[in-house]
Amino acid sequence: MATSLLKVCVRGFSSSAAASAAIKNVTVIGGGLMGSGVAQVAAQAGQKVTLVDVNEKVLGKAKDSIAANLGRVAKKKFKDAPADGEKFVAGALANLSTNTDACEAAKSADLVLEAIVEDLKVKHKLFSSLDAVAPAHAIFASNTSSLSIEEISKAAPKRKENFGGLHFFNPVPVMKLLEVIRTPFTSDETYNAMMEWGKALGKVPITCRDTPGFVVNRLLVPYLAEAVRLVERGDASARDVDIAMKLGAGYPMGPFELADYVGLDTTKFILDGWAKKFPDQPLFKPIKLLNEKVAQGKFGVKTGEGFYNYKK
Ligand SMILES: CCCCCCCC(=O)CC(=O)SCCNC(=O)CCNC(=O)[C@H](O)C(C)(C)COP(=O)(O)OP(=O)(O)OC[C@H]1O[C@@H](n2cnc3c(N)ncnc32)[C@H](O)[C@@H]1OP(=O)(O)O
Ligand SMILES: NC(=O)C1=CN([C@@H]2O[C@H](COP(=O)(O)OP(=O)(O)OC[C@H]3O[C@@H](n4cnc5c(N)ncnc54)[C@H](O)[C@@H]3O)[C@@H](O)[C@H]2O)C=CC1
Repeated sequence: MATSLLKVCVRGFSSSAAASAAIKNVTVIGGGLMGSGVAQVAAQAGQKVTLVDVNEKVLGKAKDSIAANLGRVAKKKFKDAPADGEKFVAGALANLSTNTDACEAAKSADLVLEAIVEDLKVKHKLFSSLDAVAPAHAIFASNTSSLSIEEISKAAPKRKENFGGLHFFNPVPVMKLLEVIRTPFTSDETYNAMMEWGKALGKVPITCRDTPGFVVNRLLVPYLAEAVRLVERGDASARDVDIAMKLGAGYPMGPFELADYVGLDTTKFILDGWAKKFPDQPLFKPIKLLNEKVAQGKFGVKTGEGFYNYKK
């Protein structure tokens, strides 16, 4: 799958020049749940965005969902001026283009944000090919949920200083938080540019060291894992756990609804990675019920079934 993207990229650069302070051209790689959301908020903030995916069908789906979500935003933002709302949607869509060739798209980027599958090897392949072709000033960032930014950045040795983490939350158009992660090598200029970019998109950026799960997922993933174990033990049903956490703890979604929403495949990738890295941590041990769902292709909302059934 990744091979088409890794067509040999020609055109190199010689030094790791300083990161640009003003980010105007953004290449978002991965047109799934997260990449399409980030592309939307960047385009609606007036940036030129190229959304990349290896799969043409995914890009078509992403364009449709972005157009629908922009319509939702416009309806609220321009309640009393529908013509302005239409202009807003048209303007944002005009800022957006798509491509299946990441190298081509990265050539004019100030920022390349990666939101592909949560797999270090796949991310490495991508970044090593992009390192050779993106402009010297371009910042590279990963939206990883659980991997080390420094580990990912090793595939792009030419821009150690221009590499950081930009971790968005799902659904991107709604969730206000942006976790901004710097490695020991990320320059102040890159860090400041990432913080400013987040604010320009209407997000509230916070900073965290490059530690597993940063802030939110370090707390959320063990919570989810414990919820699944609770159901596996037969202590309560998934539905009752969800009701309990919504009505008893004030969460907008219960852990099973949330796991289906973010994707059981992504959740498994995270837990497997941490189980390997921290073999003595019981919280990250494999969970049979989750693994079974993933083995059956039940990834949650995106496949129509996970812990719940979404097929009409
Ligand atoms: C599990 C552990 C494993 C972690 C794995 C990795 C994950 C990560 O790395 C990091 C993550 O993202 S963790 C997940 C974070 N997200 C959450 O916790 C979402 C929780 N759910 C919610 O906030 C609401 O149910 C939600 C906002 C989703 C929906 O709210 P409601 O149920 O009230 O439904 P609506 O009334 O339809 O929506 C509320 C307002 O939001 C607007 N909206 C919803 N979806 C949208 C979308 N996709 N695009 C644009 N707008 C959207 C909707 O229009 C509505 O707006 P108002 O009319 O103004 O209220
Ligand atoms: N699902 C969630 O709620 C959140 C996920 N994340 C992180 O964001 C990243 C993406 O997650 P999702 O959007 O949920 O995944 P997804 O499965 O919805 O989308 C990933 C997309 O990447 C594409 N892709 C895979 N390899 C590629 C390559 N080499 N080049 C170009 N495109 C490629 C796939 O075709 C797919 O469309 C992961 O690192 C995940 O951990 C971060 C925050 C929340």
